[in-house]
Amino acid sequence: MIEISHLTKKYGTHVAVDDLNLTIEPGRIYGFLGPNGAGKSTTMNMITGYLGATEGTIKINGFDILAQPEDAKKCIGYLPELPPLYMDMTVEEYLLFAAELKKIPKEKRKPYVEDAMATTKITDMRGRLIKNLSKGYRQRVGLAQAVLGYPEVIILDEPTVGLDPKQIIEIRDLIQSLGKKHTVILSSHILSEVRAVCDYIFIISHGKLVASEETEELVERMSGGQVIELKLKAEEEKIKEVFADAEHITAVETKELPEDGVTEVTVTAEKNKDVREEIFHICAESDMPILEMINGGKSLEDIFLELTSKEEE
Ligand SMILES: Nc1ncnc2c1ncn2[C@@H]1O[C@H](COP(=O)(O)OP(=O)(O)OP(=O)(O)O)[C@@H](O)[C@H]1O
Repeated sequence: MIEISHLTKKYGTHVAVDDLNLTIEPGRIYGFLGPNGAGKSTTMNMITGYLGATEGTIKINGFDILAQPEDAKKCIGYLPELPPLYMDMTVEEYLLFAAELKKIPKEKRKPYVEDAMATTKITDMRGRLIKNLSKGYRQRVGLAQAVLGYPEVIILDEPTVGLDPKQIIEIRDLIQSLGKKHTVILSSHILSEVRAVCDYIFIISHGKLVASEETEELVERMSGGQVIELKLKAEEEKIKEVFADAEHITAVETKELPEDGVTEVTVTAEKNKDVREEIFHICAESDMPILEMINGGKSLEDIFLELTSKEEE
């Protein structure tokens, strides 16, 4: 468990992290989401003890990261945005070296490294020089280093940056499997990534926490009702009249198109209602042919922009 309270980091007069309060429970995958410069890396670097806080405290399993750094750091495996890999070492040499740095007792280093390689599926690459690995495999070596020694919490800073789509999928799958045994904290500016991988989302903007919620709840809460875009062969007046009595529809906007007799319609439904069939029946009964129907609810991108742009206003 990680408890962060009143965490603040100032670089000169610039406040990069501003009075952050949050709790991370064991056994879940957390996403730390925010645009570039929001303060994600700074926060991760403070949680892992690489950077001191200006104010506030971080406790990892009850150990204060600054007062009891050895005990606190033992609970954490960290993959920084740019993992410090030694290009002229083989995968196995590097991991054995990392085990030494982590002060894993000598007799345990080999079995631990074997396990870390198996977990991250790089056992076949053990003898390969790191400089000869693809970016995806290098990232796995970084992950192997993070999981080495079975830390309870794994912290990953932008783990898929610079990877190709296939490698991204592989690393995400790997992260999800890590989530079965570890608490995972992942930073990203990619919404779809956080949504696909994380159980819980923190959104950070200008160093402040602007949302802290279960992934699905956040999407649900912010997305409002279903929004459907239609093109109907009917007059604006008639459409408004017909939809006025519809049961689960909360708003209807219309716009006449230059195409003869065609109107563009945006229908908003009540929360948790799928009104596509209802729309079909209404239009059929009133002889309004549907030329197009697009289910275009608010995307996670829209939610994110809403939350992170507030500050700037
Ligand atoms: N060493 C530093 N000295 C001065 N300012 C810094 C320093 N490191 C970061 N900053 C500033 O603090 C803010 C937060 O940076 P941080 O790197 O934590 O953001 P981030 O959310 O991780 O973004 P990115 O994804 O671009 O790394 C930014 O405005 C950045 O310019």
